[in-house]
Amino acid sequence: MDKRYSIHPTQAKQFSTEELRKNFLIENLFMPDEVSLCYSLDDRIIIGGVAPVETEVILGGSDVIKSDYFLERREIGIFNIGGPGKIAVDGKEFLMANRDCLYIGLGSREVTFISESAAEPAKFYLASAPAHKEYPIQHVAFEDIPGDEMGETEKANKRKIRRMIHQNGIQSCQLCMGMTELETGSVWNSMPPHVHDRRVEVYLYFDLPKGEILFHMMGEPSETRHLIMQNEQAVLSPPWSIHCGAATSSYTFIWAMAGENYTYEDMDKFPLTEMK
Ligand SMILES: O=C(O)C(=O)C[C@H](O)C(=O)CO
Ligand SMILES: [Zn+2]
Repeated sequence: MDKRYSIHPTQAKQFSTEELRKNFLIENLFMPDEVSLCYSLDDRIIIGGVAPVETEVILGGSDVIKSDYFLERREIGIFNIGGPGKIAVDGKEFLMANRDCLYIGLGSREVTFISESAAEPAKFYLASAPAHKEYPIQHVAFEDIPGDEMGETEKANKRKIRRMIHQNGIQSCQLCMGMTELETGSVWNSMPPHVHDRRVEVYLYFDLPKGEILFHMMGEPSETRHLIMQNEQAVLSPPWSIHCGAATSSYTFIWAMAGENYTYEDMDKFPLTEMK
């Protein structure tokens, strides 16, 4: 399991491009028949990718978190961004179509990821946070969440935000997760930019066509930096950092948060003209 330490904003300002990427960018999440995990010490969120192709893949415990099984002290939210698949939780199977979401609470012991076909494998993206009580396992199909329209075509930021694991949706201890889909022709996400000192956030960008790139903005609003990202990469946003971006094409992203509160609307927004 890859590990990322918490970074002070003053330190981040001194980082070279390479250091910024090493500390905040998460690459190579979907390796065939493997579990790839990244443990951030910001709110102890774990981000991962599981890509079963030829075999079933089990999410096990780890010495890094000193747990015999992964959900011993944790909860997890999972999205499938690939072909049709299944997740078996202690023997009970959940069908996972493209973009479906599954929440698994504290205490489940065996979590197995399966693709329906090696020709069109599933790709499971996950976020996990420490949990203090068990909430029921819940599956939600993508089409059952109508989503909220945001932004404007004229500003190239028209998008639909779907909240899956949140205060008024699937219940959890602290995980909050959903998906934002940019309309064709729109390229800017999370406008105006915001921070939330109370929660870490992670974005997984996907459905970015081959050859296109995304400029992810980060840092304190008074001194921003950018990371150039490719399809199916994730980026950690420490609580002090803005997180927004523009790509050379439209795309979709999954956002995952954990921390002090659970309120999606709790964002400190910055007027664009005050950013540097
Ligand atoms: O496009 C957006 O706006 C978002 O998706 C915002 C994220 O959901 C977010 O940053 C929540 O704090
Ligand atoms: Zn945010």
